[in-house]
Amino acid sequence: MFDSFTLVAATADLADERAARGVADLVEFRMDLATAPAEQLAGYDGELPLLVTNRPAWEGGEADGGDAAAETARLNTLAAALDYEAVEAVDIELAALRRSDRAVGVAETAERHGVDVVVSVHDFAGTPSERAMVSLLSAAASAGDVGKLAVTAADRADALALLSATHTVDAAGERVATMAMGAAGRHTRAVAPVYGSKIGYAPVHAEDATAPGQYDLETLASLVDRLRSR
Ligand SMILES: O=C1C[C@@](O)(C(=O)O)C[C@@H](O)[C@@H]1O
Repeated sequence: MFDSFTLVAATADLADERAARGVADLVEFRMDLATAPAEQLAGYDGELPLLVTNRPAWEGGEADGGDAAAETARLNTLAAALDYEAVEAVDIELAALRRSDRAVGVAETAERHGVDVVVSVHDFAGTPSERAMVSLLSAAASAGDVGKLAVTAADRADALALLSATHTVDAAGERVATMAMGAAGRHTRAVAPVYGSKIGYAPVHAEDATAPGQYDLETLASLVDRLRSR
């Protein structure tokens, strides 16, 4: 997976899979935003494979990861999801891998199960320097199967720096996924795949966005298709 561009329908409700089918390649299940995530996973009978994410509050999500015990519980919930056949990828934050043995353990379990690991970095405050982004993306990519970087762009220069960092790390042979959140970065969701980004995230319905600036799924699918077929 992720050798070529993968369109991901991001959702807290696995019932969205039906609407995503035929458009998305994969469903990202945001366990941290979901009601009864374990029950939803157990009852999942959709056709699209799943990428599971249990984002902690310290990285912009809603799962409690506030102290060591809460962080271990969050990672255990994520690890339990790996037992489901439908789960083909898992998102683990680079910062979690750096600070917790349990996170490294989840990545190792994923590898044993043949589940791809997306190692993610999010900056909800701004866009780091291009150099810093290259270094973060390279570190994330070498810690898993794909390195993902989502930043917040304030202006065109930020968006351009993200695209340039994407190009640099992709050209070095690493698998990357990038996007700039917010209005100034919105177009990067359509354009970054041209520069090597391997994953695009979009909600089935615009009102269910899981991050600022996302296009709805149909829109992102059509923008990416049209740009990449040139
Ligand atoms: O990390 C990402 C990327 C994302 O934050 C975005 O900006 O599209 C959306 C999240 O659901 C996903 O886990």
